[in-house]
Amino acid sequence: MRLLFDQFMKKCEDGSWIHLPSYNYTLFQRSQDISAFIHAYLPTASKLINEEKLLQAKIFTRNFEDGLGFEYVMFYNDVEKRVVCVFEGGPYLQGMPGCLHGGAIATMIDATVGTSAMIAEGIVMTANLNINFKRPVPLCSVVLINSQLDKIEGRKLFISCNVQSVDEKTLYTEATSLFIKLDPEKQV
Ligand SMILES: CCCCC/C=C\C/C=C\C/C=C\C/C=C\CCCC(=O)SCCNC(=O)CCNC(=O)[C@H](O)C(C)(C)COP(=O)(O)OP(=O)(O)OC[C@H]1O[C@@H](n2cnc3c(N)ncnc32)[C@H](O)[C@@H]1OP(=O)(O)O
Repeated sequence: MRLLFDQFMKKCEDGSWIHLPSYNYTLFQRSQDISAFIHAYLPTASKLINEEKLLQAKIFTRNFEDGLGFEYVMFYNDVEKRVVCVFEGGPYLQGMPGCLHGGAIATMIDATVGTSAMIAEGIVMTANLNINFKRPVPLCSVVLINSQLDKIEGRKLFISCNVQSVDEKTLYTEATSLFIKLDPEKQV
């Protein structure tokens, strides 16, 4: 993980790659911003959200103690419209014995392609995520999640993604996704 981090940080030196900040809570640091966002973009959902509990909201992937859950760092290349995530799934993410849970893989794919969509178009949500699990991901191994923004049609963003071993010799997972840029005029 450290070796790959250093390799990507070196790539950032000429500005071709950017080390993306890690969000531990939400895109918005202040609770009143979260509430304003929900009332503006998700008025239907906002009626069912317990604002009290909202104060405890954290990004799902940042809820485990170090090393036990989702350990990851993301880098972005604007020319290639790519987000690469270096990810190690810790022992609390086990599915089948010794393997990473499919839901944990899906989560990190969603986070990686979601970040790519957000960088491109700001406030988006996942409309569709199609995942083909080709090989089991060994628990506690480091993998590379490569996402590619393929096209934007109006509010629709089409982003593909794969999950590979660090030596890029094993293709673990392939995915396609559709993100929609939220329209505050529409009641979702
Ligand atoms: C400001 C950011 C700056 C940069 C930030 C950088 C880094 C950020 C870092 C950290 C941030 C943290 C996390 C980011 C990572 C991950 C993000 C997670 C994202 C999620 O995990 S989010 C949860 C799961 N997600 C949902 O909970 C959505 C539920 N859903 C809905 O809320 C609605 O469904 C919605 C809003 C999606 C669309 O609703 P809508 O009313 O706006 O749009 P509408 O339905 O009209 O569809 C418009 C056109 O898309 C087509 N279309 C729609 N759905 C389709 C489908 N499934 N298949 C094929 N086509 C589809 C239609 O057919 C039409 O196509 P056409 O225009 O051609 O007719």
